[in-house]
Amino acid sequence: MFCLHYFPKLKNDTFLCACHGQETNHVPVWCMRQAGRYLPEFREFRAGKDFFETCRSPAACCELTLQPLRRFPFDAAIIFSDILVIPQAMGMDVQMVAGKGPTFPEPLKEPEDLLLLQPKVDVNKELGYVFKAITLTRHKLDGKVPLIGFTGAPWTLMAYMIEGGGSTTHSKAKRWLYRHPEASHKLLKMLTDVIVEYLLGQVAAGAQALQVFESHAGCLGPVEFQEFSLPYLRDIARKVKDQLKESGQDVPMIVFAKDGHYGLEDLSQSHYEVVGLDWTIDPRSARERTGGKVSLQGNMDPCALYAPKERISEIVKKMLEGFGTRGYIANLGHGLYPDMDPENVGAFVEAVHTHSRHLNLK
Ligand SMILES: Cc1c2[nH]c(c1CCC(=O)O)Cc1[nH]c(c(CCC(=O)O)c1C)Cc1[nH]c(c(CCC(=O)O)c1C)Cc1[nH]c(c(CCC(=O)O)c1C)C2
Repeated sequence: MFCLHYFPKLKNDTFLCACHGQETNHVPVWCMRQAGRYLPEFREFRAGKDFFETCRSPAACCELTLQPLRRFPFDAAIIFSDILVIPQAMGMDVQMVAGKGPTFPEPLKEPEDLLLLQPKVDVNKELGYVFKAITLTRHKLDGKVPLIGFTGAPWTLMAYMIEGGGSTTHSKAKRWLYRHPEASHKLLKMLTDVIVEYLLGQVAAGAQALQVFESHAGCLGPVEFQEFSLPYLRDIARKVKDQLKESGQDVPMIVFAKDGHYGLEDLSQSHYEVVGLDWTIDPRSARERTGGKVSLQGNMDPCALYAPKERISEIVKKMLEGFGTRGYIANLGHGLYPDMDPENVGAFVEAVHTHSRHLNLK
């Protein structure tokens, strides 16, 4: 797949340089869920509109992606969309219920239900609206910062498709792993195939980096992770990279396995340039365990944004000292919450830029 678009020249490449472990003037920073409900302009724009309708409107996705960039000097943008557009593309109904979150009226119950899924998904037909949103946003960004595309990882999507929504135990989905391992692998493989095509489509549309969210790694133990998550995460990176290499493209990939510390060594050898970290890992030990093989992204506790600005600045300084300023992308250890103060998000971004510049001068 060749990129047929002529996009504006990139003016701030610190994020892409850090992905590749190259030196930068300052440490780049962005926040997971930076396009979200903590912004009054986001709430106003989304008011009264169905969530997935919004996802299907390229103009709306573009506007929501750009909103945080107008307020804060983030070093990357992430396209506004959701990981659950993939189950939809495979034929499942998913609704966003106010106060409850994503809901599948008819989740998968038994292995026979796999027959209800589309066996072969035409991503251009089913997810072309995401590609259009990416192309439009890349143009509208005007080269200010790179645009990140993303997907949910197979296990995380499988968990939603079986649970029918969010869950604390994921016991219905884990029941499949223990009771129906073959059917589980079949579903994970189906998801992997769609995800690879989906990510390649995002790159062809203009995405300059890709993040894979394994948000539900934490409910797996090391053994289940090795069998049901890691092989698919590796497959995705290898297949996407092989295809991109053929067309001479180099797009860094980030893997974020939330609460998956037990897999850190393996994740650092899974063909991803960057490993994302939640806040439960100490920066220095993450560096040691990944042995300088990858760049790292994260990992301030999102709740630290409830602290006064001076305290945020101290926490950021410590975090930067722990990770070092090279091969590092500052972020939170998970997404921003709706009740967070945009001013403190601004203080976080500023602290990263200021402290990292000072550390680089030392
Ligand atoms: C802003 C938003 C999104 N999704 C949801 C919301 C809130 C609902 C609203 O605005 O009405 C519902 C929405 N979508 C989802 C949830 C979580 C539900 C649950 O498990 O309880 C909610 C509330 C599912 C989802 N969706 C996503 C993940 C992976 C990241 C993570 O671990 O949080 C997951 C798990 C990815 C996602 N989702 C979104 C982005 C946009 C880009 C950005 O980060 O700014 C991204 C990257 C956008």
